[in-house]
Amino acid sequence: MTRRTLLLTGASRGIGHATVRRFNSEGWRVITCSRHPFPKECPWGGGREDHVELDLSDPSETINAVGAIQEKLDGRLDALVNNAGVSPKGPDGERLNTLDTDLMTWGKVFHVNFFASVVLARGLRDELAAAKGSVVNVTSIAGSRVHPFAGAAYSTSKAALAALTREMAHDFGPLGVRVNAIAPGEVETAILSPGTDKIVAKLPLKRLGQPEEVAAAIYFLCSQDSSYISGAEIEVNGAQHV
Ligand SMILES: NC(=O)c1ccc[n+]([C@@H]2O[C@H](COP(=O)([O-])OP(=O)(O)OC[C@H]3O[C@@H](n4cnc5c(N)ncnc54)[C@H](O)[C@@H]3O)[C@@H](O)[C@H]2O)c1
Repeated sequence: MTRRTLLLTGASRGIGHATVRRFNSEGWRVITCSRHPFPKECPWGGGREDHVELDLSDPSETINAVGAIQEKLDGRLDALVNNAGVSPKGPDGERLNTLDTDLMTWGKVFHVNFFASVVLARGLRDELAAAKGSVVNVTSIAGSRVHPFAGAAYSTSKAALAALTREMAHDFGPLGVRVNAIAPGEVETAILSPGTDKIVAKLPLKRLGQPEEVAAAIYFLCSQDSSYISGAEIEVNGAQHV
């Protein structure tokens, strides 16, 4: 059987890092896309040839990277996980509302959180179709409610990504490609704002989520166990519904 291949953005830490390790342990080849150079000692045992250094906040760089990614594939891609994300904060880690976020920041957030997913999925459509693969977009619960820390640019970019997921599921469906989203709640990674721990008391499960718990849901959506799920956004949120 051909070894399955995943392309993952934002692999250096947090949910992305846990996702690399999960797919790797299931025997997948993982190609990582990250702002950072390939690490001297790769924690998941990958090779330099399976890494693309790419700043997703630069739209031209992202568009140009598609060719380099295609060269690493054997004409097929089993899964694309658009995980990279940025969440701008004020100087004390506070949420930035619509007016406090400068226009350059609005652009950067939308390039990383939204536009990069469009570029990669469109650019790699033929390879995804050849494998009847899956796309998973990592959204956020902040895309569907006002969140105390997330802020306007982040939340609207994630809402746009959720809408893109539905649209893309419709358009890619005839190719046999499924497209879904995972919306994490409060997960213990660097993206969390200082003070998020105060939310924990209000969470029904009384704890933050772990990156591995999100990676498990991403893996499910890329596996045959979810073969009739497409266009869905699944929250991994510890029952946080407000
Ligand atoms: N942790 C949470 O509570 C939470 C909640 C909801 C959604 N999310 C989403 O989960 C995803 C992963 O976030 P995380 O929690 O692991 O946070 P994180 O900050 O640890 O990881 C974000 C990743 O995105 C990468 N990235 C950021 N800007 C980039 C750029 N310009 N070019 C390339 N890569 C870039 C980073 O290098 C990093 O690997 C993000 O999309 C985030 O919005 C996280």
